[in-house]
Amino acid sequence: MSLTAPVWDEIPTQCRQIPLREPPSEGCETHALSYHAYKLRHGESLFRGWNSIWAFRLVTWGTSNFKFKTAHKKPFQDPIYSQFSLAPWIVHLIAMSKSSLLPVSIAFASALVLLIGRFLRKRPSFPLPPGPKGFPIVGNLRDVQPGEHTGDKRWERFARWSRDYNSPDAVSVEVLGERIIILNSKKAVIDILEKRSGKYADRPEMRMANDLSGWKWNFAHMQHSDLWRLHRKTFHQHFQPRMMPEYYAILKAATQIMIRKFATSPDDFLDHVREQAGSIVLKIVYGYNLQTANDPYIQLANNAIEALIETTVPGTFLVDFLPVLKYVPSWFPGAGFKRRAKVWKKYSEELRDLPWEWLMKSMTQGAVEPSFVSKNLEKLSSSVEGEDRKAMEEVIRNCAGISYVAGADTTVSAILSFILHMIHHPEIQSRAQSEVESLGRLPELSDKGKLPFTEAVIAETLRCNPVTPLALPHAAMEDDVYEGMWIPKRSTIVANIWAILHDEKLYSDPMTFNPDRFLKKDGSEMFPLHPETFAFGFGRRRCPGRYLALNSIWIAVTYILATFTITGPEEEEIVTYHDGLVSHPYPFKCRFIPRSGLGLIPA
Ligand code: HEM
Repeated sequence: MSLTAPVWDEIPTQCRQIPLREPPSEGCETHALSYHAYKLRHGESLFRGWNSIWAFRLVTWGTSNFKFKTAHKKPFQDPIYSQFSLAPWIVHLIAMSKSSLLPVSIAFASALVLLIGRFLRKRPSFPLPPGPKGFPIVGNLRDVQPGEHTGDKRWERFARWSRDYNSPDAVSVEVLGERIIILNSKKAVIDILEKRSGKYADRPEMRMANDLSGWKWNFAHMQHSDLWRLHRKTFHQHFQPRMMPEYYAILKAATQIMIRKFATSPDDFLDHVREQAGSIVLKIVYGYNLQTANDPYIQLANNAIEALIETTVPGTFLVDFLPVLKYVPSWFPGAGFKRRAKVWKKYSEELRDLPWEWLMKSMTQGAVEPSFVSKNLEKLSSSVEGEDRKAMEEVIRNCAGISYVAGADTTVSAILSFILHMIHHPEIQSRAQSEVESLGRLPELSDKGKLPFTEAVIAETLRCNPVTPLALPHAAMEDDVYEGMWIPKRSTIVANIWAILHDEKLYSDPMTFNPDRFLKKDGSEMFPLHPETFAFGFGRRRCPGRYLALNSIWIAVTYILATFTITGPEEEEIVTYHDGLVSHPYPFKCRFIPRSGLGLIPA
């Protein structure tokens, strides 16, 4: 078919009625299609005129096909209708082959085909978990947007749906044909993610995080596979409970530095908490000692973490539901996500590569302290060579990079929440201070278990403000049925940790900060479940860094209590929390008034 401009006047009158609503009538196809192709090639917008009409026709054709198939149990074979529905669309694409809109056009066409496919999927007779009704095509896109846009946090909204739809265990929504199932009860997470963990150990594809923002190497995002298992095993060997005593000295040293900095520059306390968490992991993983006040490696984690927080909770980025959007050029209006992803990708690569390169260089100079990386490299005996060695080195490098970023922000959030609760509950602070003081010296990690009230304060902090309120999403590896509700294969499964830790059947008066709930008052009373049971996720993907995290938090909390009284600023501040993977409080002010110091702060 020629794509030169047909002269309008030369097109027979009956063919000028370009088939905006009907297929071209007999004899007019060439005129109609070539004229339209010509117009497109000369820059007519994809979303205007013909294209959108043919896009619409494509959808209606898909729907008719589906209806026909359902009614007659055989494929829809109206040659004229299907031929004329698809042919012009293909011509459009060819016509645009020299146009810069081609990728957009392909993305749009594939999106439509994908959507139709998703809507035509067969459904078994079980109902899906209930949930809010969505809009056509986009479904519940708006319902899963972060709270910053809608005024409430996602975990609170999701918990409310369980009440609204009278389904305490699970609710669900659909976004652009993708199913998200939210588990809101202890029963559901245990039954599904723990007892059936083999079926739910996968992750959703996380296109924004992995494909665009460069986090593919992060094993927390990997699909359930041998490669993931190898990463997890390598990681676990160095972060299991029996390894913890080896790190006690590192934890203590980093926390002492933080305490001294609280005394000398209290206004920068947020930075000091970040430095404590970052320096612990850098030392354990790479044997690296912080060099300067604003160490560049701490900055690496700060840069990289934003991407992880923003991209891993389902609902934040459309591309997670419509993968073809990956191909939209970054200059295209509305493609801001591509521009952000480009910056995040650079940060993710720097985080993984720069400390590693520093260590490799130091090793050649023979000046390294033992660390996760150096010990693992030593273990790779000289018999592992060539490609195998390269692959194993990559696993070690990935595990090191992820422990650094996973460990940095999470413990920071818990320590900051503790500080906030102490500001608001001075009587609880003073009870915990007396308990710590009763040791008569600075606490040691071997004192764990000897400070029941202080440990109850930590537990209540993790309960009231779970660090990762929606955990990391899992994915269903096969179709399943739970309590008469259908869970389709590849659904994203979100465990609402916040909802469980605020369930009044488990924790009475759940919105009140009350550490006493974790203290046994008499022999008959049962403890409520420790928040640790839920706060670190579930099943085969449960957080493997939790022992280190709990030790870091314990030492930071007990040292702070031993050394300072924390108070708020004179004018009361309302502090809000971020709605992302890690929910940390937004910056706030506080004052550290030195107490006995137990030798930590120089007189
Ligand atoms: C208070 C601190 C922390 C909290 C609340 C926390 C929470 C979580 C949660 C909820 C998950 C997802 C579990 C699931 O999918 O069900 C997770 C995964 C993970 N965490 Fe943590 N974490 C913390 C600290 C740490 C630390 C210090 C490290 C490393 C040193 C770490 C390393 C990891 C890794 C590697 C994964 C991925 C596991 C996998 O997918 O197999 N975390 N964490």
